[in-house]
Amino acid sequence: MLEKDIEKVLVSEEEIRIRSTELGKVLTEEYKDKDPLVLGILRGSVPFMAELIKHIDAHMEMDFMTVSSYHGGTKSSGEVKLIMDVDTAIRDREILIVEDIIDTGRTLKYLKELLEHRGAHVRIVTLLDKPEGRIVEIEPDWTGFTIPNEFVVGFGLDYENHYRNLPYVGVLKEEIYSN
Ligand SMILES: O=P(O)(O)OC[C@H]1O[C@H](OP(=O)(O)OP(=O)(O)O)[C@H](O)[C@@H]1O
Ligand SMILES: Nc1nc2[nH]cnc2c(=O)[nH]1
Repeated sequence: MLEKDIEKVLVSEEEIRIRSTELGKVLTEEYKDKDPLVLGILRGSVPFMAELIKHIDAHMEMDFMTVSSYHGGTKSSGEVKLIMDVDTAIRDREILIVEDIIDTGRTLKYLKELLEHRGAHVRIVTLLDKPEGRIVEIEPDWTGFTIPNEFVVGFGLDYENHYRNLPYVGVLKEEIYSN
């Protein structure tokens, strides 16, 4: 039913599963003695977070923050809004931010600066990186897949708050935007 709206699959369910397992192994090594706070950025990071943490074999805590700048559409508003703050003490804490995508970079730059200002040590893992979309300077520490400059949906990523439940990452048909 959702599939008929998809022009092409960019990253399949299996590719995501395999890559998340690989990243989980790397992150296990990196964080095994650090008891990190693994911080998912709502709402888009939920499926990736769920997949990734199964493969991190180390003590960790988990928390979430909600920020928004796309307001459901395909263009960044340019302003990142903090909607729900983290609930855990973060001074001197190792934080691993888990994101679904870095595009303009505004969301992650905002978050990294905010958390570092509060005294945390912050690193970033993202499922997708779209380097051609970058407007501000920020790079992830670990990336699942580098993708071309197209608006994507699925595996957490939305168009008008829908399509997040697609099990893969794909490009929507043009007619969906123009309706
Ligand atoms: O690099 P940027 O251009 O800032 O884009 C990346 C952000 O855009 C999306 O969030 P959105 O504001 O759509 O909120 P959502 O997670 O609720 O979909 C995505 O989840 C990232 O957080
Ligand atoms: N759904 C979706 N959200 C984004 N936020 C930044 N880039 C994208 C994108 O390509 N798709």
